[in-house]
Amino acid sequence: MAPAEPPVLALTTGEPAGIGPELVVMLAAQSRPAARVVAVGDPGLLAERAAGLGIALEPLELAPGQAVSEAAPGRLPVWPVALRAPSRPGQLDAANAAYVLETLDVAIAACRAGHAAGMVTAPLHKGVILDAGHAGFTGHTEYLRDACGVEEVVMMLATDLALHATRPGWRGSPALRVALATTHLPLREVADAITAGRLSRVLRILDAELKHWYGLPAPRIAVCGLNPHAGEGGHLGREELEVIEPALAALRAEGLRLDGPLPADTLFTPRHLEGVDAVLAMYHDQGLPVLKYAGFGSAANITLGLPFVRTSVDHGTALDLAGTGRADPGSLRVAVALAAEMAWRRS
Ligand SMILES: NC(=O)C1=CN([C@@H]2O[C@H](COP(=O)(O)OP(=O)(O)OC[C@H]3O[C@@H](n4cnc5c(N)ncnc54)[C@H](O)[C@@H]3O)[C@@H](O)[C@H]2O)C=CC1
Ligand SMILES: NCC(=O)COP(=O)(O)O
Repeated sequence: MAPAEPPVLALTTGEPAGIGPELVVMLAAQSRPAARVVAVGDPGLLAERAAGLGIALEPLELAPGQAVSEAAPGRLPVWPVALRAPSRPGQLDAANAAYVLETLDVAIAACRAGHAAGMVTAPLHKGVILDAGHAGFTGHTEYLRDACGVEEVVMMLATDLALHATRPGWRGSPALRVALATTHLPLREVADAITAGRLSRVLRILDAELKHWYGLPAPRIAVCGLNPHAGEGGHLGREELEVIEPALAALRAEGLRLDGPLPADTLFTPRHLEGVDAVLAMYHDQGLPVLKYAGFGSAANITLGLPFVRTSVDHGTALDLAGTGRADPGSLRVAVALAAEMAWRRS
């Protein structure tokens, strides 16, 4: 039987003034990913960023959904989207917010139509999209959830080689996987968003997707408390007693293996992480600083609960580095490799 063709991945190039476009050309020039990667963005912009870095790479424009064969060396297949205004590295322009959103729409449509097995996203700038009047936009994760019409998705970041870590014979350091109960919310709103319903939905998705992607028959998930010392028996906040513990008890009765709620500061220590397959943090800055300390530059962000594969980088637009060629493409490389492996498994 002929081997299956490598999966197609749509790679959105992100905020045009950020490091996304140059990371895409750096990656295309440096490595041969285990997937047929099609960049989604402005071909002229990509050619300009490649030239600026002295990289010989020519965009190869494809029609929307056009099948892509293995990219020839020096060619970057692109599903084109036109910039709305010229873009200079490091200088945000709200006129290009619609361009960034269109790149997402093209990638989503390709995934939904089966032209791509998944999408990988370079970073966008949430603030400039909101400044441009796209009220309610808070990030790819929520945009994809709404575009796909699913009630809940889960943001999980994992240090590199996370899928490989469970392969027989793997001797590497254990991967850290951190999922979030809430994503892009002002801190003031977090406590109200921690409801039994949300925790049940998030933990069921996390449990199911850890089983599916990582081959873990009964994943063990450690759940952080919300308050210092997990509420100190109710003296430092009552969410643990009134919301989190009852939600975890109900899920344990369904068979989920859950520890907690545990004080987040002690949970993230080696002894407490031993044997834990993933941590559920209650909010963005409870979990992600730990993950980034452990693996910034070689970690990826995975959206769990979508009908197709989506991974992303572990960093933002880094406007301070845009156009300099000093940005590290490591996380994008990991995100593409992970998406390719997930897409192979799904096929
Ligand atoms: N997946 C996405 O689309 C993400 C987008 N963002 C957005 O990015 C924007 C900027 O966010 P910041 O908090 O400033 O974070 P940032 O990640 O853009 O920058 C933080 C620091 O890390 C450095 N850095 C980031 N990526 C790097 C790379 N590849 N190589 C070397 N150094 C790198 C930057 O130079 C900066 O010093 C915000 O609008 C935020 O919403 C942030 C995270 C993820
Ligand atoms: N800090 C992670 C992050 O902001 C990723 O957001 P998203 O745009 O992938 O939803």
